[in-house]
Amino acid sequence: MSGSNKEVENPASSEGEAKKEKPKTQIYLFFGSQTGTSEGICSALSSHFKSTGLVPEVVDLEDWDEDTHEEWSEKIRDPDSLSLFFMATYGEGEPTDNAQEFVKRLKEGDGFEGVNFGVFGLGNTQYEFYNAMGKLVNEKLESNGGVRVVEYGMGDDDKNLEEDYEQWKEEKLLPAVTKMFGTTSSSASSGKPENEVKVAMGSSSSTSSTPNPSSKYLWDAVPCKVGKNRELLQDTLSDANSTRHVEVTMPKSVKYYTADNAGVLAPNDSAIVAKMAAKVNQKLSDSFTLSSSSGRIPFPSPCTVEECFSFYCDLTTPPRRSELKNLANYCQPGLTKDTLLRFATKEGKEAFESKILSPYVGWGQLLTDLCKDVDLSLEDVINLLPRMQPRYYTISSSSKVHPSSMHLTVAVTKGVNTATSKPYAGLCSSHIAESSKLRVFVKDSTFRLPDDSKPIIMIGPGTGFAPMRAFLQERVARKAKGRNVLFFGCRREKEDFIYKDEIEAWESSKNVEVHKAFSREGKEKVYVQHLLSKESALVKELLELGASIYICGGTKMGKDVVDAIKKSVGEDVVKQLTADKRLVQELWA
Ligand SMILES: Cc1cc2nc3c(=O)[nH]c(=O)nc-3n(C[C@H](O)[C@H](O)[C@H](O)COP(=O)(O)O)c2cc1C
Repeated sequence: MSGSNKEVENPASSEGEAKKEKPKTQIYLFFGSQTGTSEGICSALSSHFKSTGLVPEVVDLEDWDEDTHEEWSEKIRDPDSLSLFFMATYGEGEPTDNAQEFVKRLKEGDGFEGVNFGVFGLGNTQYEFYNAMGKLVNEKLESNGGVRVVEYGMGDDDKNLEEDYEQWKEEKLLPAVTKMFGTTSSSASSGKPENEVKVAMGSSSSTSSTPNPSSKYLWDAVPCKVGKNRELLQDTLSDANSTRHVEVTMPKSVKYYTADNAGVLAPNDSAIVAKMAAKVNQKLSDSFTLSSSSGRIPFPSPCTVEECFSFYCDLTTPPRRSELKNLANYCQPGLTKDTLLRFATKEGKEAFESKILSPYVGWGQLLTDLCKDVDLSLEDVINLLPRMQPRYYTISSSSKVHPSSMHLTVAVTKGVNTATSKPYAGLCSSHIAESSKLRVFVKDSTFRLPDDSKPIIMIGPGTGFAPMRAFLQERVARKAKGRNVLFFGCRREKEDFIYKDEIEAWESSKNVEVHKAFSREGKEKVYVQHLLSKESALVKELLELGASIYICGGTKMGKDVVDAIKKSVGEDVVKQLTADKRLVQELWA
């Protein structure tokens, strides 16, 4: 396995000729990313370094595994190179999927002696294990003999991660890079960068390209038909809320485990897709083929311009400031270029927030409205735009009971943009609510049922009930002997008690014991954590019988629930339960 997502190829050691042609990598940019933020940071940073004459290489940590460990270790121990790690944290302080193997090798310890490194952690203070991965990688690289060349930095996605990153970049990273590599020339900064991914119009099928690991899901997502689709809220009028129960029929090739996650790709709005095609002077039906010097391509091809702008490029999310700087490299000198460059500076931050971020101006609108005068080819745009990110939903059905369909429980996001006073709807949740076809793929989850004899305690208020519904279906079908205890919560019994009929049927057939918290029915607000405190003796009793605890819902609820359990059974027990994977959480901020 060649093992790298190269932007610049390394010299082939046996070929003297190649050595002369290919510049040696000076800065490795490794990313551990789940939803693309650290990957986006690396690619913008790579463009920046290139523009100053340095030779960077962006590497997906997916490429660092048992087979490639030695190869990477040798590369990054080159004393003339610097390795930067951009690490996001997930789950209970765990690495992203693509960084699992790398973190395993790092914990084992060998192969990092003398590595010049810097780490930036990406996290969110709403989670208990804030930036655990960034901190771990930073500490382990040092304790394994690495040399910290750039001070550790981290960003908080609950506040302003981009600002944290920009500050770290300006104050810590760039001075350290200048110190290590000397003053770098900025001669290349005014020119258009060389595109890594190449586009050939037509449907040549002779390419031998393989997927970029970080966007492999774009190959995995398959079109599925939607069967039943019904409203779960009894009262949808009060504040225009809606929660849908959607049944997705899968082709035979798609399998899932009970309570896995479904990744859903929602297409961009067709009007903006058409505008983008016109912007790059292509017809929607034109097809093209991708290639790149590394052999890795960012999305399936051959494909049509329509597919590319509908499913593979994110046209909806606003760009980051650092990405605007990159876009400016594609502009001729003039007002647009100056504006983009100004947005990317400290002084232009407020203007960027009021003109781009607050009104939620996505990439599509930016390129077709605000950058009308900027001449961009299809190839330029594919290299500039971030990939479409999937949204994940915990599957709310059992694969034993429903082997050929997966059920989704989806709260439809709606609101009014305070900057523009215009209503908005979440791209993916409204797509799921309204479509007869969805592009879906399956992703492993941390929720796994224990032995049928063991009790389970499920805490799932609101749509957090999704995996619990899957568990209940499965346990009932398996006639599991272990007790099923559910803590469910919502506002009011007659308003948003989702799956009320199913829960009550399981309750009356003695398949589940339910503790319900209706937060807005009494004088005092009652939440699931209050019920858990009240039922402390029951929780202890079930834990003694070997129960597993599952928590799903918002981060605030998760924290309060874990605190309530800590109060009942003590911190050490909770620590042990977590280590044994008998206390598992899937939370969203
Ligand atoms: C399901 C989920 C779990 C998360 N868990 C944590 C966590 O335990 N600790 C933390 O600091 N941040 C956590 N985060 C926040 C992400 O690390 C943060 O948003 C980061 O910017 C994502 O980077 P990426 O887009 O490159 O994956 C979590 C985010 C999600 C969606």
